[in-house]
Amino acid sequence: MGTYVKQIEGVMKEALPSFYENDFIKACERGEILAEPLLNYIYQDNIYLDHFLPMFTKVLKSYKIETETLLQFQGDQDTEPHQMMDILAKEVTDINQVQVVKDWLPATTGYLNHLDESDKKGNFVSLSALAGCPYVYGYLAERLIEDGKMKPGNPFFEWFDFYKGTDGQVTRDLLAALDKEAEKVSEDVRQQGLTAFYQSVQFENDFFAQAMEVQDGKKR
Ligand SMILES: Cc1ncc(C[n+]2csc(CCO)c2C)c(N)n1
Repeated sequence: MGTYVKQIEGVMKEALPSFYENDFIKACERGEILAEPLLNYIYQDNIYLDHFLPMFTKVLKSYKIETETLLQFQGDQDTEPHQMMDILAKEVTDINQVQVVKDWLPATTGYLNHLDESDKKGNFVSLSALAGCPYVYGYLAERLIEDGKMKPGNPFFEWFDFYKGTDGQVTRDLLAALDKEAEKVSEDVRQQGLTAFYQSVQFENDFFAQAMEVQDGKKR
């Protein structure tokens, strides 16, 4: 692992406590199934993935990273984990009673704007920003499970276990590409990449949190 990826890991390590304090993650840890936040999360995530996946594919292609896993993700759009949450939500509520917000919520808009802006700064900054998505989910799921905060028997265990396992090779390939490219770009661009990754990590946290904050279209 090179310097750049070590820095990326450092950014995520530092952000981990704020994920542990996130109300959405805390509810998952308690095994508390909150239908409305879950359904809001799924809705926003479909919006997010519609934009994320084509960008991710484009940048990975530019670095000649292509794997089976990625192609599968493009096809599925996280259908499996979304279905897991959908089933949980339906277990606790009559889904017709839940008002899902159909607007773009602030973290969705903010995150996607950030990815667009990063793309304008070139492939290295773009890949750094996009890396936040698989990296945060993989890292967070692994930490929650390893730290014993997410155990088998918890209704969300399968969801976190899915993300712990998926995408390993794509993430490894993209981290390797980032390390290699980091050697070729200027210090300034490297710094921009790291900042873009940092911002993606913050948006990932906000993205979970926003699902808890809406009720009937209003802030709680
Ligand atoms: C906001 C948000 N962030 C990350 C993911 C997780 N995720 C989305 S696509 C993908 C695979 C990329 O190869 C992964 C791990 C999500 N669903 N929603």
